[in-house]
Amino acid sequence: MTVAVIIVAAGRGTRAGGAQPKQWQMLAGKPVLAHTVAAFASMERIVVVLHPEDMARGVALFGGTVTLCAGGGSRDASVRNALEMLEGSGVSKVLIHDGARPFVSPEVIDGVLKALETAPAAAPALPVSDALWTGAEGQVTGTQDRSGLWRAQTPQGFDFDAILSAHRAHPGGAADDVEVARAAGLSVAITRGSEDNFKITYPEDFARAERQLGGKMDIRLGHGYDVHAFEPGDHVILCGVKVPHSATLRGHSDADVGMHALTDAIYGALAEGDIGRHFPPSDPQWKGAASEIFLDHAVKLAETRGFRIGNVDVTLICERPKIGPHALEMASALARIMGMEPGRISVKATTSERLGFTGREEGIAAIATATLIKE
Ligand SMILES: Nc1ccn([C@@H]2O[C@H](COP(=O)(O)OP(=O)(O)OP(=O)(O)O)[C@@H](O)[C@H]2O)c(=O)n1
Ligand SMILES: C[C@](O)(CO)[C@H](O)COP(=O)(O)O
Repeated sequence: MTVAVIIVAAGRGTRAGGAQPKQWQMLAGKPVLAHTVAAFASMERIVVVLHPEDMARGVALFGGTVTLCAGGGSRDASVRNALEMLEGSGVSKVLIHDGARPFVSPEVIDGVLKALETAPAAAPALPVSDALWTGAEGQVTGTQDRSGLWRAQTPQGFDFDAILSAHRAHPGGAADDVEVARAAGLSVAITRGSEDNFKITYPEDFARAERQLGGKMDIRLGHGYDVHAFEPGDHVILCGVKVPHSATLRGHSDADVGMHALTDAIYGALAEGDIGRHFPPSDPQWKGAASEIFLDHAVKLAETRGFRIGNVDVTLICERPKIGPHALEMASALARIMGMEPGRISVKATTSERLGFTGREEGIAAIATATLIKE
């Protein structure tokens, strides 16, 4: 039999959040989707369904190793586009898999393929093992019999002609291809699923995915550097604290140079670029923004990737204002924003001995380091 696999990855990953759709977010140094496609490397014919805006990215990532197909506005529309593309190409069986399930194992894939030798359709699943309740307004309102209930996974496998006809006849809105197949009267065999074959759906699923891939301790060091120039004014904001001064710092946001350096240190440790990548200065919504927003985003991104922040160290470089009297308050402000113990946060300062632009009091510079730890 000639088998093709369709990997659907045209969704926008709204529940997972992040700067880009979940299938393009990085997992152990490469996009989620690259892991998923690699799991099917032994298969002759791989079709990857992408959002029309992502096609160039798909070409850059996969070159000619897979066939790319533009997706539709729903999962079933994306599957249908790929089935139509494959029609007439001699494919007799097809596996349909979520791009957001990067941990599918050879055992799960082989289980479906084996079942397809005798069944028109087969899909992996796991029996529901927790008790099931109904609930409303935070209260349990009843219990539900769980016997005979299964948690559906992918890849779901089908006779090609049967699933193409089933999709053509379906009105749309199906959760998966088993639902489409059953609506057309196909019987579907259940094969063995795997707990590891989970679908990345919510932000916390990235930490689980990293844990599943890694297993080893990962310690990262990042550093950040930032400069803001003075302009007329009466205060500066440094590490979240308003300090009276004879000038203010110029910037698109509140120009908190210390917090910017620290935020960049965290992004750096994650290999996630810098503040400008996540909060473009060309975007008017960040004009005058409190830099707390940037730091909070970097901290949450680290958490999402399974890291905790071990310690941070910020050095402000200026002749004036004097930082010493405010350093503890600054460390406390950072501790609050980052949800860390104050003892893991250092804020200190130095002058540049009246040398250079900081010595001439034209602006303030800051450097910061951060350690990130994943156990
Ligand atoms: N129009 C769509 C919608 C979904 N998918 C794909 O179907 C799989 C399972 O869908 P889901 O987890 O719901 O992904 P998203 O639709 O991206 O997520 P969300 O619902 O959170 O936006 C994903 O690999 C997704 O990319 C697709 O190819 N085309
Ligand atoms: C196809 C699927 O992953 C099987 O479990 C699931 O139906 C997708 O559902 P979602 O509502 O789009 O997350």
